[in-house]
Amino acid sequence: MFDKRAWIRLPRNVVIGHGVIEETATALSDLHLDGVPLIVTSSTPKTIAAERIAKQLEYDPPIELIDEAKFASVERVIDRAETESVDFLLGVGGGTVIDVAKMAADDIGVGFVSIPTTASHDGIVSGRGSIPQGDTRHSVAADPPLVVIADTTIIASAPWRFITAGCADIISNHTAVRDWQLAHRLKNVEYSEYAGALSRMTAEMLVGNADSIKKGLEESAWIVMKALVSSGVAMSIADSSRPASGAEHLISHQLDRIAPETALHGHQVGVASITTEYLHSGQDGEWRAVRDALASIGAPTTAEALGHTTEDLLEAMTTAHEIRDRYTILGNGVSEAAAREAAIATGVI
Ligand SMILES: NC(=O)C1=CN([C@@H]2O[C@H](COP(=O)(O)OP(=O)(O)OC[C@H]3O[C@@H](n4cnc5c(N)ncnc54)[C@H](OP(=O)(O)O)[C@@H]3O)[C@@H](O)[C@H]2O)C=CC1
Ligand SMILES: O=C(CO)COP(=O)(O)O
Ligand SMILES: [Zn+2]
Repeated sequence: MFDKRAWIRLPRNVVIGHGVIEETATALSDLHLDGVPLIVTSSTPKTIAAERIAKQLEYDPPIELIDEAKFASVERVIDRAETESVDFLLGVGGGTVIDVAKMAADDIGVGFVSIPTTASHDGIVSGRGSIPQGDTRHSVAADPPLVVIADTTIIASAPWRFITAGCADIISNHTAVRDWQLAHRLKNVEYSEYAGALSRMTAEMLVGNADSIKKGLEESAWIVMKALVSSGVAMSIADSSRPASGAEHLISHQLDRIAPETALHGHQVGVASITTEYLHSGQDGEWRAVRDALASIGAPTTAEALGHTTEDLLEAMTTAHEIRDRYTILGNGVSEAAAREAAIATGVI
């Protein structure tokens, strides 16, 4: 009997471009998002974007500042939204702000609008939230944004490292898909050809456009933002973060626990991806292509450039498999000797 089914949740409108933040009110009314929103943001995006958005709205919206990706932050946003009886939520900022606002909106059952102020991660469009808790890291399903408004003027003016982090998050899709295929073969994990192909194509197109990704060039923000949207769509098609998150993400999540706030998410997954590609395909495999792609856009390719010690990286590599029930090339754990060999052979340490 044929009993397959899929429920793909995607944003209704994606608005990307020069100065589009000034069209926020129009984008909201286009989707009949009326009433009072709660703006969830952090300190820098509040000044550069949230206050400009508030001025366009009919009512003076409440603003909630958050600084950490924690379930407690999600609870705080839910409480504020309920106290203020708001009608929908706007997440204005980096990945943490967007994840927290997305999860809170899903919990309350109101619409969510994603307004990224950096191009540093592919959670901008995805139907997932990523939150650490104790020794684990949850990838939580949450309704994706109804609208995404990405102003390339703001994104291009942010520190350059955010753009290279977004590129590295996309380049790491290469190993994420490899891990997903491995899990499909060895553990019968469901694999989507469409989501896998879209995710890989997104990474390849970004690398193909590396020459146009240059500091000070607004077009860089345009190229990277389109790739982040495409990667988020792949996650929505898969109804999982699998197309964009494999062993390299597990290692990055462990680094966040071992040495918090040392490096950006995208940079960590990029460096980890060099080592996991080596674990997949060995000395003659494609790890050089991953490293060179990262280097071509100016993303870090070594633990030192991330600010992590050799010990921390090796600890993350050898314990990353414990963080989540997600089968990858790390299997039930790589030995310290194997992790060291992969990191030395690839020049990561
Ligand atoms: N749900 C998903 O599918 C995905 C989720 N993620 C998650 O996203 C998070 C990483 O996001 P990331 O954006 O890298 O980092 P964060 O959101 O943790 O940090 C972003 C920082 O950027 C600053 N900032 C934001 N906009 C600007 C700007 N325009 N100019 C200057 N500074 C700015 C903020 O500063 P300030 O504090 O001053 O406001 C903030 O501290 C991780 O938790 C990761 O797991 C990543 C990928 C996918
Ligand atoms: O960062 C992500 C995709 O780039 C989301 O992945 P996680 O599910 O591992 O949090
Ligand atoms: Zn990521």
